[in-house]
Amino acid sequence: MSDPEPSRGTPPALSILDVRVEFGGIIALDGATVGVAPDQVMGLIGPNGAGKTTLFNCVSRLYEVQSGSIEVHGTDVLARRPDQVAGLGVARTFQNVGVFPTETVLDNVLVGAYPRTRGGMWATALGLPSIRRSERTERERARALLAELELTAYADEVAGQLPFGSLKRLELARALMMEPRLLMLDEPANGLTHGEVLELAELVRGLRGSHGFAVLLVEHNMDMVASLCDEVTVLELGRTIAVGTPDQVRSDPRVIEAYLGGAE
Ligand SMILES: Nc1ncnc2c1ncn2[C@@H]1O[C@H](COP(=O)(O)OP(=O)(O)OP(=O)(O)O)[C@@H](O)[C@H]1O
Repeated sequence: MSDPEPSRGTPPALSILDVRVEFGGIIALDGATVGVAPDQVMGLIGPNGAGKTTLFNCVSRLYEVQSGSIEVHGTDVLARRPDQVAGLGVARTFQNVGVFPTETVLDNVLVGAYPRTRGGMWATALGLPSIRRSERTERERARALLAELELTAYADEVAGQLPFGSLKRLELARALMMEPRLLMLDEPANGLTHGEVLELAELVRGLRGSHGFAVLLVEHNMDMVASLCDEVTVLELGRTIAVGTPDQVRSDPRVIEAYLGGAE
């Protein structure tokens, strides 16, 4: 089991402790606890409505947390604004693919560089040399990522033309432009064929090796979870009910009861 305590040695990539979130009368998270060690791939599973996406939105600071704590690499996320979270090295993809369909694939990847660029709108508008230089560098990085994700052939095509599996890789490329130390993936296997799921799992594993980030993966697809995750945290009704390897949680009676509704 991973250690969510930030006090010993290298702090975890992500430490979510006892988080509670309420929307009106609905309790979405009720003491959720998740720890992701540096370089670890942690799965986050649970039945529909368990609170997985809500947890992502808390880390991104899109939702307010009523109580509990969230730290990324030892830094208190809840003390930051949403626009400061990327600066902590956090990148995410969304459940529904969110690309700009009429922009080119390359430009879609470059959007991921935005939180990193300095100088602001005026420096960009004035075309200062430092900005031109940094734009050139970002373009080179974007092209390198497209090559790594086997999207070079599509670089100058509009993103809306891409096959679905390629769109998923485009989202990944854009997230990697942010040079994340923690990558949060929200149901990346959704809509992919079995073969594409295994390919994507292998791709993410390879990228983790070459770029060195931790992953928090929300996923219903158990092939993806089993082939990618070092460990899995299980949520039920906003609470953490189990943590362990994919095999351990799969055979945990509480998980079977909650997640599979006792069907297995
Ligand atoms: N913005 C919101 N306003 C009100 N209720 C919300 C909001 N977001 C989530 N909820 C509620 O919080 C609970 C947790 O939802 P959440 O989407 O986080 O679950 P999930 O585990 O991601 O589900 P799924 O697997 O279906 O995506 C649900 O009861 C949901 O209806």
